[in-house]
Amino acid sequence: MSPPVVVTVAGTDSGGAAGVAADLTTFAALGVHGACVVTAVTAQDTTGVRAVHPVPLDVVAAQLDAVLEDLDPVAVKTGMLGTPETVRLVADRCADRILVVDPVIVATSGAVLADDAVVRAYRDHLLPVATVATPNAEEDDRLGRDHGATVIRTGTGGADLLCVPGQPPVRLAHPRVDTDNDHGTGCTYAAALAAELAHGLALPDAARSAASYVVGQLRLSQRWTLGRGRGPVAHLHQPKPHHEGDSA
Ligand SMILES: Nc1ncnc2c1ncn2[C@@H]1O[C@H](COP(=O)(O)OP(=O)(O)OP(=O)(O)O)[C@@H](O)[C@H]1O
Ligand SMILES: Cc1ncc(COP(=O)(O)O)c(N)n1
Repeated sequence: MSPPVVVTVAGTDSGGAAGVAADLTTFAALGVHGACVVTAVTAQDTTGVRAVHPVPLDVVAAQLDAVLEDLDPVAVKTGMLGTPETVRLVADRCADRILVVDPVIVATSGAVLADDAVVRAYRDHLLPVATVATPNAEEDDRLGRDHGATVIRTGTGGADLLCVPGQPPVRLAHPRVDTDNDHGTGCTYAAALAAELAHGLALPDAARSAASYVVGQLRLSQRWTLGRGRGPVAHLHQPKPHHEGDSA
């Protein structure tokens, strides 16, 4: 039987921690076929973002149309969108699918990846058609709640908060991993959530499973020493036996 298809609409991270790299590896690990629409190229490593090059809108639209028309993905996950026009494009094309919006505004390193116009476009166009959005606390506060979307407010203290409009918030607790290697956790979480929703899980179950996936990957990379800054969350799985011992 064919796997469900999930498409990520996101930027690249040359350091391999966040963005498209995180999304595609997470999709593969969780048994969905991943397609990718690249919205921006970033020159980025564990210490920060050196340059951002937005992909022209017509090229983003061409990628998205190709995937939607041919592969008919059941779910769409958005990461860094970069421009208000790209945010509107996704809202116009993807409103009728499972739509997981990770509103990437500020990177773990502190780099600003969305200006005020992008934040407004999220609020006015994309969040109102999202199945669920996954802002961290700072992003949630920037966006407010007038958009009416279901929100999972992610936290790094071992719990996330599921907020369905009109219902009391539900605390989703999970273990906390003590590590500095957390670059890419937001992307990985939202990608895992999209994969589990594509498999048909209900939102609270998909959220628990996504958090458990992130915790497992954080444990794997907990003591890695890659790069000079905030290292990547693991995107590999148990190393194959003949590669064991490659690194300390
Ligand atoms: N140290 C940690 N231990 C356990 N879970 C963590 C840790 N850090 C983050 N998480 C979990 O990872 C998921 C993603 O949250 P995080 O706050 O890192 O994303 P984010 O800041 O929104 O990232 P982005 O900027 O990409 O949106 C959440 O489920 C959160 O609880
Ligand atoms: C291309 C791209 N997309 C998303 C993020 C946010 O991820 P994080 O908050 O882990 O830095 C990033 N740094 N780069």
